[in-house]
Amino acid sequence: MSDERILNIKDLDITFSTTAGTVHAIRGINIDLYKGETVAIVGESGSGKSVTMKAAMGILASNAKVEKGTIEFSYHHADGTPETVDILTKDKKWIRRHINGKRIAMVFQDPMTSLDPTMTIGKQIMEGMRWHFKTPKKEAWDRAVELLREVGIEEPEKRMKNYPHQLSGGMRQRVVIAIALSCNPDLLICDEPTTALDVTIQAKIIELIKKVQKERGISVIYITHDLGVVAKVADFINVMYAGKIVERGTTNEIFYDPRHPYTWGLLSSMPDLDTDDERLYTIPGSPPNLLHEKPGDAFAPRNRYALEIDDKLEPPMFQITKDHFAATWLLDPRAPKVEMPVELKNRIERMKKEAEEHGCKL
Ligand SMILES: Nc1ncnc2c1ncn2[C@@H]1O[C@H](COP(=O)(O)OP(=O)(O)OP(=O)(O)O)[C@@H](O)[C@H]1O
Repeated sequence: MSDERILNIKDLDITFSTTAGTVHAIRGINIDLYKGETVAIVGESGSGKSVTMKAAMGILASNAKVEKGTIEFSYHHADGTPETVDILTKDKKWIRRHINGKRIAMVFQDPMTSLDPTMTIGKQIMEGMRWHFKTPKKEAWDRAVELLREVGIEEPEKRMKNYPHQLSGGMRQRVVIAIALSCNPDLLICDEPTTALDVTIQAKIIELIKKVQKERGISVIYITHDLGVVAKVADFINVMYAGKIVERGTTNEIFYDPRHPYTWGLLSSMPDLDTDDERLYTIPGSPPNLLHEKPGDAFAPRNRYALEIDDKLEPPMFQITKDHFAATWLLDPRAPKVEMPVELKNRIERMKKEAEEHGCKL
């Protein structure tokens, strides 16, 4: 992988002021992303995945306050000069002109909400090129047709004149990807890009993102609650819980050697061929209310392996390998030795065996 860092989120802390009080949504996040890399942010609903990415795109809600931290984004000007900016110091107008849609593009969960139902597909793909680069109409049209072809849409010339409702869900998501790619971004942020689609289409969209990423050498961030979605595409996984990254590592480390009980829960609740949906594990309880901060580890009340100290003190990030870290007191040398649940251990053994048989990493 390249040594050119394009995104560096450091010590990010965000609160929201609400009528009920202050919601401490993001609590000290650190994320690095290098050119060409794919990083996933995984966690349950409310863990802070979207807020983190919205901060990176300068589109936080107006009641948000960045308490601490920097989000450095590095890119090159058209003449090749390198530039690094802290997104958090720029205003919305500047970000819209220089970053959003141009250097960082986003693919959202539901294509129906990100597409304009009253505008043809063609016009929507051309819009960014026209606005950011003043591309002449004919040239933008030709590039839009090319983009539709690149994302696997047949008869692209004809489709240019279609409206979103004339396409299937999978096709619409391909169009959204074409729009995202239209200004040649350096970074693509995919927020649950396949949740609204059925399983076979999901796999195709993920394959498509992987293909364009490889061809164009761009970096991708996936935000998802489903570890399964990113197993085959992510280089690194960040597991988030209650506004913090509680485990991070290479995809192999997270899948084959998970250390945080929350990651154990996420992996156990992933459907696979040997479990039927009705018997699928779910993590007991629900995420904490971020309005009321409690001392200790936020996951403790749901953690059957919680230690006494978990109620008092937040665990630090313990380092396991060069890339692998987890914030659980179970990794403290003084902690009793606790193994992951035996069902999960068996499952990991099965995954490893299957991967070996297919000669792939997962
Ligand atoms: N504008 C806002 N005002 C108050 N609280 C907010 C606001 N936006 C987000 N939050 C809170 O911040 C926390 C993190 O939300 P976020 O949307 O990032 O979670 P998520 O992990 O992306 O969840 P999902 O998978 O449901 O999108 C949640 O507790 C949410 O309620």
